[in-house]
Amino acid sequence: MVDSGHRRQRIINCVAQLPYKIQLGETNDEWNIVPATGSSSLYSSIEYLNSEEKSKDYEQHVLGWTGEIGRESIPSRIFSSRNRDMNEDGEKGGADLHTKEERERDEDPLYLTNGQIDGITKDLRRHGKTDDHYNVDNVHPVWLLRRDQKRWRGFAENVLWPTFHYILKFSSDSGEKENLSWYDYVRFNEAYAMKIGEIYEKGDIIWIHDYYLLLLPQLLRMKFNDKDLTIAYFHHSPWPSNEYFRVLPRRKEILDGLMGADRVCFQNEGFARHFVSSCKRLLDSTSRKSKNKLGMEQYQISAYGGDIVVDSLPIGVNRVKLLEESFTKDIDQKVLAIKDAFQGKKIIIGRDRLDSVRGVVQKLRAFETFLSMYPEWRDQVVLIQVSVPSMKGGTNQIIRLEQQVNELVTSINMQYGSLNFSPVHHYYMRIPKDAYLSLLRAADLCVIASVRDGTNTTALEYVTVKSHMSSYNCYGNPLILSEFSGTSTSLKDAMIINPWDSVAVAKSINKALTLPREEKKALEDKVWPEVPIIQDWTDQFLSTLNDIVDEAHNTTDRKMTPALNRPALLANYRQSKRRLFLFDYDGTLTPIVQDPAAAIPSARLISILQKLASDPCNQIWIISGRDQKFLNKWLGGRLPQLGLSAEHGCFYKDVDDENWINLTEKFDMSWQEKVGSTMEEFTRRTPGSFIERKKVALTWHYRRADPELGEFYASELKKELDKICADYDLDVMEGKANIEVRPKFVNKGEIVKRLVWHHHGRRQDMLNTSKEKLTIGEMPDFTFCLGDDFTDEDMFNQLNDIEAVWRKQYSDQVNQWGGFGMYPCTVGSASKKTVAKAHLTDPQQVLDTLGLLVGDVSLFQSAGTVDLDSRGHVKHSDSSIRSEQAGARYAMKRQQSYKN
Ligand SMILES: O=P(O)(O)OC[C@H]1O[C@H](O[C@H]2O[C@H](CO)[C@@H](O)[C@H](O)[C@H]2O)[C@H](O)[C@@H](O)[C@@H]1O
Ligand SMILES: [Mg+2]
Repeated sequence: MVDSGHRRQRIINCVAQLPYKIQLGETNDEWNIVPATGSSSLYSSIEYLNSEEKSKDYEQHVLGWTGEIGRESIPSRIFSSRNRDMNEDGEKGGADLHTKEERERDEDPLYLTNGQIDGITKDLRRHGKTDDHYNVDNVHPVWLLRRDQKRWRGFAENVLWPTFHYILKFSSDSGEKENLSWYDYVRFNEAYAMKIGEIYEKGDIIWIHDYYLLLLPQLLRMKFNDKDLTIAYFHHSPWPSNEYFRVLPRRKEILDGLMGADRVCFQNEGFARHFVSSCKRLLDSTSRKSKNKLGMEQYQISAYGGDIVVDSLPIGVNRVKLLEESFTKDIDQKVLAIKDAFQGKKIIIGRDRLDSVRGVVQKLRAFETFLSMYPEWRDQVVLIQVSVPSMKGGTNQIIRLEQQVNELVTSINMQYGSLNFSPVHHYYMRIPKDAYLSLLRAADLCVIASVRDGTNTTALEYVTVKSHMSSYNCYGNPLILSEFSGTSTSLKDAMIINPWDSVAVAKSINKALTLPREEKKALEDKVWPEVPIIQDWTDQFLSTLNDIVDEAHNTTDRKMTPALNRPALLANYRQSKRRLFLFDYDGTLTPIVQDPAAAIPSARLISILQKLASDPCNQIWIISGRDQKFLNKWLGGRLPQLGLSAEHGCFYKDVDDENWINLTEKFDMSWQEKVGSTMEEFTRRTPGSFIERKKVALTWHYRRADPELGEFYASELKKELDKICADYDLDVMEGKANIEVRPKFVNKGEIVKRLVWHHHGRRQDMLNTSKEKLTIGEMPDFTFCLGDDFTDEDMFNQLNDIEAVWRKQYSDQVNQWGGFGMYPCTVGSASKKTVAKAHLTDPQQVLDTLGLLVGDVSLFQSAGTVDLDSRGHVKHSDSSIRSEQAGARYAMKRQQSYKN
């Protein structure tokens, strides 16, 4: 199967749930594995990558949650391996369970031993090769064995899914439940990151699917310091307009999570556009539109100083397999039986999940209107509607919907039916695949009236089946498709309707049923080639991903800075005794704003700094480009425990001291006049720009000017200033929408050098340039340095240099994390140019991270790559150990009761 000498590209395909369901026996030593339902397109793509043809080039690993694990003794309609159902699109592992079964499963503590887990894993891999399963090798299950297994779906299904489908939900309990489900969501993503860590090899492509895993890209960047790591995310659901997306309480964390990807891809261009506008509004990113090598539109968005590609590629169906399965002798019989049952009548079909967005109510209303507007059709047409029970069954909303559907069906049948005939045949159940395929074939018309969906697989499958010549006059029968279905952008030549306009839908039904044969054929000829094919989708996705990565490799010397590993930081922090914090201010502790005077510290920042400073082991320094006045007013005046350095290292004020020391006292300041007048000249030319005059440094700001004009004059001014400054020993620095001038011999790096090479906790005397005699045990054992700008690179450089020296001098004294507790960390994206060793995306993440150190924020509030055990507890934590002990006791009891 594999070419010798040819290295296959490894792909780790991450799905929310493996294509299997696990049923445990009475003791946990037996189990049964059956195929999962739903996500048929995605699983077909995975199966394709596993095919002999593709596995010449790719080595695929499929990684996913096991889904809820049931028990065989619990009778269940859906757990029959022989009746492999074909679910409607998008349903994730649809758990159509009775309340009692659900209760029993929720209460099951699912204690599995390592041996049992290994056994099931082996069987999962073996099952991928049997006939009635998707053919997948290399399966890597993510185990999350806890009571109430539905918890792992909570946030994705109850918070994200409604928002992605334009449903506004208000939390019933001041958001507490939502917070808990968010922690589970973070853990779910963490569990994937950990599992990937076990199998990852350098150069792997990681392909992540759908909204259960929105945090995973960023977590992986945090975990792997690998510039060759490629991360692609495909979003299978709709992405709503920013007006809807921004109601999500965790909107920023979600976008941050996706910013770890190289590419984010959607089902259609509209969803991609919505995503880009969410990033613009919430992350302040910019975007550029271009075309990829296949001529398809894509966006390049820059957020936090790094780039990702956003594009769209509608998913498809496995045409060959579908036609093979649909045109068998057995199905011929079934089609005949349906035709016989409704002799002389036109058959309209529909198959939708019964939830609020699939439009079953809208369809029934339109059908009622149709029968009322066109009396000639009464008794001549039947609607066979299969409504698949939703996973959200039992909620008030679904119960109301069920009632509404029942009432409509009864009302239509009462008005237009007779003793012998009901115009609506409603089946509220999951039907087997052969029954579904027979319906597709027998239908004269299919109506899809969803009010919102990503891709509608039924629509694609219907058109595919109708494209096939066969008996029973079913070739090319039309499809009525809602304009609110994501699929309407692919199947442009279907009969597109607005499901809310029942009169118009009724007219379309009439038109569809009376279309002459030639017109039907003409329609079919147009719409059939519009159905995307899963093999092409998979190939195109991977080839365009390659182009994106190649371009990134060629155009820049691509270096991805890993996201800061917060759990490791926290552990190191807790173990250290002499901690030094070196913080830049603007863009690091506080977000960049239009007016420098408005960038004042938030109450949260002050409170966190206060808590940090109250620990006697901690020394905190703010090392900023700001002047003394500003720093005194907003920081020093409130927190005298802070050490301050102003104007990029020109001045400093020690911890618990009021006096500022001027390190530039002896420096000739005559340059200020020349530099000032040049800046004034440019201020006149650039409306909106202004000069910030500090004691030593001068800053020309252009953030409020027209962006293009500002950038143009900034580069002109830089050239002018470079000439002037050649006569003095000055630095001309390009900052964030500013140009700054200050003496060269002072910089933030010099301050950092003095602070680290110093007896921790003693008074500073930076005017004294002689080197202190120190041992490593007197200097900081934890140094956390944060900055967002070019000038902060001086600090990171110094720390890197010091660390290199220490590695030589004190090679035997590295800590358990393999270093000296130095954390130079930039604030910006992973692809930003920096010498820092890690990154945090923005000031909010900075505060979350500092909050973590002072105990204000839990690790699961903002994910951080934590190692979890198979039950979702933090590895080696008290709860993990307790749970292990309880598991052993439980296994013993269960075995004993089984023997008795
Ligand atoms: O070293 P820092 O603490 O990061 O200070 C750098 C400069 O920050 C300020 O300007 C920048 O932030 C402003 C407020 O967000 C923004 O309006 C401006 O465009 C940025 O350039 C400050 O005004 C400068 O003096 C600092 O040197
Ligand atoms: Mg800054």
